[in-house]
Amino acid sequence: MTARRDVMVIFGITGDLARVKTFQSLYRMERRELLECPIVGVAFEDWTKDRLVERARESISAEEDHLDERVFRRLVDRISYVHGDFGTPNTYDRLREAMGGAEHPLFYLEVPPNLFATVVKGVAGAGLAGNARFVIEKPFGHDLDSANALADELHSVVDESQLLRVDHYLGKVGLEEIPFLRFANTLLGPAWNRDHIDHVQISMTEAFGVSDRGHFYDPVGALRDVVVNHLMQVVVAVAMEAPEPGDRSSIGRRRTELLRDVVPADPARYVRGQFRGYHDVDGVAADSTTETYAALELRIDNPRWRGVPFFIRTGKRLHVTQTEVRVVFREAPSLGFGLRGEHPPSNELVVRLTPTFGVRVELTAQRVDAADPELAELDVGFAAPPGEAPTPYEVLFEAALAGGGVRFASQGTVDAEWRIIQPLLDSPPEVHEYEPATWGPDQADALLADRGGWRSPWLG
Ligand SMILES: NC(=O)C1=CN([C@@H]2O[C@H](COP(=O)(O)OP(=O)(O)OC[C@H]3O[C@@H](n4cnc5c(N)ncnc54)[C@H](OP(=O)(O)O)[C@@H]3O)[C@@H](O)[C@H]2O)C=CC1
Ligand SMILES: O=C1O[C@H](COP(=O)(O)O)[C@@H](O)[C@H](O)[C@H]1O
Repeated sequence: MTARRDVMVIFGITGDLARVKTFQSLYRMERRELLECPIVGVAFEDWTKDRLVERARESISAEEDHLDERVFRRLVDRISYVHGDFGTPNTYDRLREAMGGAEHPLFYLEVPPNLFATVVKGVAGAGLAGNARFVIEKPFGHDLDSANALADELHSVVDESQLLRVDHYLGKVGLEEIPFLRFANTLLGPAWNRDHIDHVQISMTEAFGVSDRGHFYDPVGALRDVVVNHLMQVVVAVAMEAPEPGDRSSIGRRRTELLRDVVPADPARYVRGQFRGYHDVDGVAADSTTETYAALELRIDNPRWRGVPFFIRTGKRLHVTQTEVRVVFREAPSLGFGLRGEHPPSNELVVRLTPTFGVRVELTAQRVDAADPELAELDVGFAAPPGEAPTPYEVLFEAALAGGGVRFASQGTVDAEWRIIQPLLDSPPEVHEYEPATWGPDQADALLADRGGWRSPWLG
């Protein structure tokens, strides 16, 4: 049994991720009375506690309609601040003091990736790593080799079981519900394979662009930003085998096993796009060929999925902000009902992950007074924004404070994800310009030309 964490140390508490996500999620956890331990922030700037509290207030107020002062006070009362350079040993001496006698610390690294190893080594050098867990944020390398090099460096100081890698899609309400839906409903389970499913479409479209993130985004691009991590986890949720009865920890193994069955992606089945105007974004190189749009086909070589293509597309400055999985079933055989539409359209099952979680089943129905079969849509909405569903970071913090578990990506998963994508990094096709507020470059339509094209998303 893993011990609950008795202090949360946030390296990089003055940074952008803390501003946009961390304070809000901690506040919401405090409101739900899920926080029990002290929180220590560490960063370079010599901030006073008041300055940090002011930052927390601004960050939370930017996201929450109403800031409950009693909840906010409870939260800031548990926060202390240590300033210092991560490369300097006495920063960790001051940190040890601030941690009191905590024995099971959680160290959350909201720091530039080139400082992951510095911080982990600094913590270990101060003798604080023994019972610790370390949460690290993506990117986990920028390709297969660098991901392995990072893992080797971290493993030289701490054990893999101490590392909790954040892929916030693993904390998203909706993702874990996909395998649950499949395996808990005997209506679906028997049909969830190559005999019944024609193909799968995964679309993560974003209407917004890169705004003030040009410096971060330009060396990264869509493939590394969201495909190799978040959208791979969506593929896993659709395609993994069932966990072992009574063993939740087997979910992690099932994920890795599935990813190992995915065939390395084929650059000939990969389309890259860049929205018109991308070069004007601050921080983007004038001659950048970074993709802001990626569409690709994946194949899974196992008995359940052989022959079933998985199509993925994602992009910035597209028509709408929406993430969905669409499972397209095989066509029914010709019917003898004497109808005009002898070939009814395929059934489709849609799971929407963003902006809200919902499930739609598209069936074909026939009204006695109509000449053609019609589409019947069965919709189940699970949450309306803003709703009380936890944010992904609340889910992940709660899991990390409880000691870890299947909400985090293992090195095996990360390694398998890069192996799948590496051929696309090695041989990137040319990048096609597309107009903002469209569905991306026309060239992506060719991927699905013989499967009825990309479906329009289910807009809630
Ligand atoms: N920003 C985002 O939306 C997202 C970020 N991430 C990931 O989260 C991590 C953090 O990103 P982000 O918050 O944007 O980064 P920022 O550059 O905004 O913040 C970095 C933080 O690290 C501190 N820091 C940097 N170098 C040192 C040092 N040598 N000594 C002490 N403190 C130092 C900074 O302190 P100070 O300000 O005091 O100098 C600051 O608090 C990255 O891995 C990123 O990829 C993941 C998803 C989204
Ligand atoms: O990690 C990232 O994810 C967001 C999308 O997350 P979502 O939960 O809103 O679907 C993406 O916009 C960003 O570029 C990327 O870095």
